[in-house]
Amino acid sequence: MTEVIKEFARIPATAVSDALNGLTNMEQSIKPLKRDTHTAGRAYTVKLRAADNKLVMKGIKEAQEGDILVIDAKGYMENASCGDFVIGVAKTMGLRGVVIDGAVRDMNGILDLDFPVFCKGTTAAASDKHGSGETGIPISCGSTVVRTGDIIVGDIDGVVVVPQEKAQDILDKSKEKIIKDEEREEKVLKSRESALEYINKQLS
Ligand SMILES: O=C([O-])CC(=O)C(=O)O
Repeated sequence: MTEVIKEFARIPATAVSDALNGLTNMEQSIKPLKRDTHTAGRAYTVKLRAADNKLVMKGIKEAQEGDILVIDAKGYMENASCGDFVIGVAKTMGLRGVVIDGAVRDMNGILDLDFPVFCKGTTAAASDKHGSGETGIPISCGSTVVRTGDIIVGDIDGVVVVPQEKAQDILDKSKEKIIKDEEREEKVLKSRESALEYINKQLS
């Protein structure tokens, strides 16, 4: 894991989103299965045809350790792109998360794995294993472009994509945003008077 990715793993998705002016958030319906999830990693992409998830295994194989697998399942919700076995394979191979524009199944088994999974929901039905799709190519996930090598930051608030060529710049801006927010809290939230002063200033 690069230093930049290590640092992103400590930064809230909201601060990263603010640094990107909210332009590269995935749709809010892509959410972590566990509330305390927070992950960051290099994206490795997979594009599936609806109800066919064979290529997920190819993506897991091709991804590097520490990558986050990002799956474009076109928002298809009737058949799962991953269940607890596939997610278990991703975890065993050393990935740092799976993001799916679609559904998972075996919810309890996935929760037991304690591994970062972001998706739109759950279904009971598995997918076929024909093998349509591609890996490592630019995809759309949650209405946002993701290229292999972009940085994914995800937590309870959702998933943000950091274009790879802007990584350092966005990291610096995210940190500045966190400091600004902390300074504002310290200044405004200390008393009723300071909160009122802030409100009045905003309203003037
Ligand atoms: O095998 C699949 O395609 C989905 C599944 O049930 C699992 O991963 O456990």
